[in-house]
Amino acid sequence: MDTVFLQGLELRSVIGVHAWERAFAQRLKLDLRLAVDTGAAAASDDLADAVDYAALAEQLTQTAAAADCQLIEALADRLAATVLSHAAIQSVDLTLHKPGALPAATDVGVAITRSQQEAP
Ligand SMILES: Nc1nc2c(c(=O)[nH]1)N=C([C@H](O)[C@@H](O)CO)CN2
Repeated sequence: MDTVFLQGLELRSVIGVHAWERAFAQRLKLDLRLAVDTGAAAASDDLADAVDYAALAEQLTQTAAAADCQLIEALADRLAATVLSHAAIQSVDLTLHKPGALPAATDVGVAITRSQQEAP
């Protein structure tokens, strides 16, 4: 099994547990490692045989923009579900960063792993 990765995708979403966080979209960063078989794409050199990471990035941007979660854990899970809607992706390691959430910290976030076997 091979890995397609996407690093530092900027997303915007209404997210946070405090009332003041509900009034505007915050900037988040997303890192993905996708477990896929790249053999067919390598052989055909045809995007139709690949997981199109550009199209996936747009879907994830829309998922985040439409969400209004309180916790980063909840948004991370929704984003993973969007990734796993692509049957060719066997599993995903997903890290969601919420920069600036804690002024005393350089970064905060959550890292999750989800696979097709778990997907409902
Ligand atoms: N485990 C979590 N802890 C906290 C979260 C979160 O999403 N998951 N969020 C907050 C606040 O929204 C913070 O990011 C902004 O003040 C605090 N703790």
